[in-house]
Amino acid sequence: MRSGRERLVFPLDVEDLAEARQWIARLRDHVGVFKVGLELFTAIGPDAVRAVHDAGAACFLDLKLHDIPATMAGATASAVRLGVRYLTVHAAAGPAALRAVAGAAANSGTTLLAVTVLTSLDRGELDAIGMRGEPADAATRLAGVARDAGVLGLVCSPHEVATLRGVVGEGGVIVVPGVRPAGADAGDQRRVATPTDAIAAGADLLVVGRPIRNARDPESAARAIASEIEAAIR
Ligand SMILES: O=C(O)c1cc(=O)[nH]c(=O)n1[C@@H]1O[C@H](COP(=O)(O)O)[C@@H](O)[C@H]1O
Repeated sequence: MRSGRERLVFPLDVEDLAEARQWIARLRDHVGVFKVGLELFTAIGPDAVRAVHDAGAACFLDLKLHDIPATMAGATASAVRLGVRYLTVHAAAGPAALRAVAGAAANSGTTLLAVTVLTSLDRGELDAIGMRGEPADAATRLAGVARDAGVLGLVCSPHEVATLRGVVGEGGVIVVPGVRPAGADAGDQRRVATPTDAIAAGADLLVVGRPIRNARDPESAARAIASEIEAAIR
């Protein structure tokens, strides 16, 4: 069973390599996986992934691919060559694109994670883009599309974890952002829960950024969240 530290993902949502390296050095005792997302990858590219690997940590490349099948397959193959542990794609890219990425990552060390419904979207935002109904219904539909295409990793909010576990089963990996320790500012996140509740609902990995990055003592904040996860597993 994975420890609290191994289940905690810290997003390196910063703009340069020096700052990314500082965060990795500060937090690596409390965080098992570092996430390289759009901000850092757009600024410095694969050097960000190498910085994580140089520290002996696992890299989660969060590019949220959403394109035609051939382009998504090519980008996935490039990510596999970088040796990343996780790569995000949008489930809404559709069955053909998901089958293409599943093929491109087959027999590699890279686990694909299909993003279902972003944690920043509430019912009103979904209505505005023509997705009527509850976020959980859309997330369940998209998770089924991903599973049927051979992608068994998912990203969802804490509110849908228990339902989506039923879609991918115990063999699936469910990654949950939108996690806020009790009393923390939600910021632009809309569907949130505490680390304890997210783990109790069945999440495998939790992504926690600003509650750590903006804390007066980030190391203590990360340690406390890893401990909360550990306690919730038990
Ligand atoms: O794919 C993601 O990681 C992701 C999906 C999602 O639905 N919501 C979401 O917040 N994320 C990412 O998770 C991180 C959350 O950061 P904080 O809100 O600062 O904890 C950011 O890096 C987001 O890009």
